[in-house]
Formats: sequence, structure tokens, C-alpha cells
Amino acid sequence: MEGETCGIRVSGMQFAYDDQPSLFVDFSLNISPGSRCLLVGANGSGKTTLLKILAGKHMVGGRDVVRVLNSSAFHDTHLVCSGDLSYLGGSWTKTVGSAGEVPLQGDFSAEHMIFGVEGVDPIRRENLIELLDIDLEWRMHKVSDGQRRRVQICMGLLHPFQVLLLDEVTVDLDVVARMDLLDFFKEECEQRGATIVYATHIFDGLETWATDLAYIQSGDLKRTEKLSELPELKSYSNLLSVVESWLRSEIKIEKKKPDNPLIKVQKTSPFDASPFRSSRHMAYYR
Ligand SMILES: Nc1ncnc2c1ncn2[C@@H]1O[C@H](COP(=O)(O)OP(=O)(O)OP(=O)(O)O)[C@@H](O)[C@H]1O
Repeated sequence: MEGETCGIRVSGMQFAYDDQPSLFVDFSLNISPGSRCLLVGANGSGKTTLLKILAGKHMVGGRDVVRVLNSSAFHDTHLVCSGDLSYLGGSWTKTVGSAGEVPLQGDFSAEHMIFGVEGVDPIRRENLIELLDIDLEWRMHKVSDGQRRRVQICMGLLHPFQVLLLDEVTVDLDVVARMDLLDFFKEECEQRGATIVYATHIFDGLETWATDLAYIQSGDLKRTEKLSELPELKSYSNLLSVVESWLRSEIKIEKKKPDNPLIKVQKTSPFDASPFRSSRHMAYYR
């Protein structure tokens, strides 16, 4: 299949954090070029970990297990260095080509950060600065979270990416900046065949934006759907309600399991919260 351009292809992936049980076991996923795929799932289901694996930040298996643009996400460093693969995550750093992780907080200007990225088309740069309404004189240690996020996003988009991985980075943006950015992403996918995977818990405006949906539950890929064919969208009014219904039934199933460790621990020690994955899970067992 190497003759065909692949967007993202994961085949039989295993992954565990050090000393932890496996998070992904025989995990497979295909995302075709030009897709805008939403990655959804409960807190702790594995979305960030999956995006980091796709970004080549964790080595998993051999060269054939995690393929991005027909290359190995981890082994083929040209993917990131060329800007073909861009990852925008929650931390206040940005990977910039061969320079690696660059901090986004400090006594330097937005201009210094943005113009420090080499090999950039100046017209694309101007367009992005305008789109994200960035003041080049902002000092990065004195800006708001939303302003800092705009600079980070700008830096991540300076090179015309082929695959963009977004981990909830629009959460700090105001509604105008978010909607303008989503429109820009849509254009990039439609005009250049770029692929976007976007992990989010915010679904406003995404029903018509996304093309695909991937739902992860505790490291398992439970569903992949074309959004235009998602049956539940007919009965529920919006995507938020659909995802909410999935997550609620996930919690109910978890509650019914006879060997649920949450129940056992609750009986022995109501104060030992360590096995609870979140305060929301705790609330269910009070
Ligand atoms: N560095 C780490 N070391 C050990 N375990 C980790 C590490 N990072 C994440 N995990 C665990 O891996 C699981 C998946 O975490 P991950 O951050 O991928 O979830 P997520 O779906 O992105 O969650 P959220 O919606 O809260 O951002 C969680 O159980 C988490 O505790």
C-alpha cells in the first residue's frame, strides 16, 4: 500500500507508560488524507497519549506500527523538521524544526518567537499574524493565556503542514479567534488535502466542521464514523449530546461490572481516593 498516500495509519499498536498496565493493546486506526477527525473520549481515555504517539514523541513498536504520511512517526525525523507534521499540545512549548522544544514563556517578544522560525513563506506568516490578531510587540512573560496560545498556534502553522495534531489548544481562545481558526483549518484541508486530528471536549460549531469522529474508551477505539453518516446525529440535536450519551453509557457499564475496583475500595476505605480516575467517577460511588 506504500504507493498510496496515507494520512495516518496505526496497526496493532501496544503502548504502556513505565510500570503501568497497557493503555493501548492491539490498537489500529486509519485516517485518510484531507480528513478533519475529532478524537473524543472521557478524561484519561488516551487521547493525548495517542496524539503524542502520532507526533513521534513516544517510540512504539517497529517502523510499520505508526505511519504518518507513509513514514514512521517516531523514526523519520524529517516529518517534524520539515513542518509536514505539526503537533500543538497543552504545554507552553513549541517544537520548531531541528531546534526542538522552544519555551513560550519568557522576556522576549512575539515577533522574536514567530520570526525565529526559519524557512517560512512571508505571505503565509503575515496572513497568520492577521488571522490570529497577534501584536508582534507582546512580551511573552506578560501576555494572557489566550494571547500566548495564539503565538503558539501561529508558530505551529507557519509551515504548510500536511498533518496537524491538535490537543485541545483552542480552549483558551475567544469565540471569534476559535471560529476563524476553524475556518482556516477547513480551507487548509480542502485546498491542500491536509489532515487534522483534533482532540477536544468542546463541540460548538464542530458538527459541520469535522468530517470524521474517532471515539476512544480506556485505550480502545470504540467507534470511527463519518460525521455525515453518524446515526445518532439524527435523534440528538447536536454533537455534544451524542458524545455525552456515549460517555454516560460508558460510566453506567463501568458501574455494573462486578469486579469494579472502585466499589471494592469504597467499601474498605471511603477516604482512599487513589483508584478513582476523576472526581466525577468518585461522585458516582458516594
Ligand atoms: N506520563 C504519564 N505516566 C503515566 N501514566 C500516564 C502519563 N500520562 C498519562 N498517563 C495515563 O494514561 C491514561 C491516558 O491519559 P491521556 O492524557 O492520554 O488521556 P486523555 O484522554 O487525553 O485525557 P483528558 O481528556 O483528561 O485530557 C490516563 O490513565 C493517565 O493517567
